[in-house]
Amino acid sequence: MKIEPFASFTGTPVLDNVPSADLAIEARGLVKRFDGFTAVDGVDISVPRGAIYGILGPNGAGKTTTLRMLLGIIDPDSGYRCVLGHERPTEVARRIGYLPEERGLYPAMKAVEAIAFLAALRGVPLKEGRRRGRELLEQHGLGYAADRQIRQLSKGMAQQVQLLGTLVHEPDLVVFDEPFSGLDALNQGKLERMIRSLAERGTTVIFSTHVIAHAERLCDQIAIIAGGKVPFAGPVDAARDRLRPQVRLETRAQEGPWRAAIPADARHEGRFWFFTLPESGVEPLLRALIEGDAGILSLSIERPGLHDAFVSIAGEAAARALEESAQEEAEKAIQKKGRR
Ligand SMILES: Nc1ncnc2c1ncn2[C@@H]1O[C@H](COP(=O)(O)OP(=O)(O)OP(=O)(O)O)[C@@H](O)[C@H]1O
Repeated sequence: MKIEPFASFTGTPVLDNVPSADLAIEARGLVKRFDGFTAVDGVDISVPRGAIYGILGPNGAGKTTTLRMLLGIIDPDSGYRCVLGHERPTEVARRIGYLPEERGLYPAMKAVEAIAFLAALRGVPLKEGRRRGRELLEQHGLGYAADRQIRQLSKGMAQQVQLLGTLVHEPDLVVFDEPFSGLDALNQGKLERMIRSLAERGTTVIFSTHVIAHAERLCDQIAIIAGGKVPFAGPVDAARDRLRPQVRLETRAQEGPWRAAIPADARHEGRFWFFTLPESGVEPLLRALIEGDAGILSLSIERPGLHDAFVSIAGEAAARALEESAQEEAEKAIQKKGRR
């Protein structure tokens, strides 16, 4: 099927050159409506094989709905998806590991049995699932809990067991829906390392999040999603490069020929000048300052972070909603701890 570029797609066209065979996921113009409400409104995503890919957006942006369409749990009303080379994702379910947003294992099951059960759902014989389950629990420092019932584990531990259950059949693609939510800082760090090591072994990882720091630290590529639309999809660096670096300059001289090198819209606050690095780059700026006798006391050039890029791409309202989502989750985590 020939896919025409989606009219509203404004993402970086970097991936246009990636052949489809090198993509673990290719989605074009995915649309999903619920009772007349458009939850996902023409989403385009290209996930290269072996990449760590983040879907970043606030609560209600359409992340879960997009992931469910990619997994074949629900079908799009329109659009095209191709997952691990198949247009019907359920045909490759055994090559996919999925951690849903709603966590839950049978409370009466032992940890090792829960993993073997999830493995069996993906075609691994129970005996082999138990063997791999014990091995995985050992590898992740949970060997001591293998024969404990899920109800005897802390929430964080149970979540880790479920996570291992998504990896036990050695999938080529893992799909994690908000994998960091509900984990404390220590376990979040462990999960980041696990995701990196999966990608190093060639597994493709796609996860949703509303925490910019996770996307910025981990992802090769991201899709920014807000109100069901994806205004940007591509490398994290390409998102950041949409904004020019910012200069902070401190000079000994107050006036002089060097002032011609400072853009007209520069801000002057206290001892510092703040301005956007001119298109011509750092070297001509430095030269003009030195030759113009500025007497440079300090100069720093800062590349914009993903937060600034998000604001510029998705708008301030979406950025505020993203912050509120992250804050809501942090508050929930504190309440949960308090109830224990
Ligand atoms: N089965 C459904 N029926 C009706 N509306 C739905 C259904 N699933 C999702 N929605 C709506 O679609 C929108 C997108 O939901 P979705 O769960 O995909 O967002 P999300 O980005 O994953 O947010 P969250 O982080 O809160 O889960 C929301 O307004 C949600 O209420």
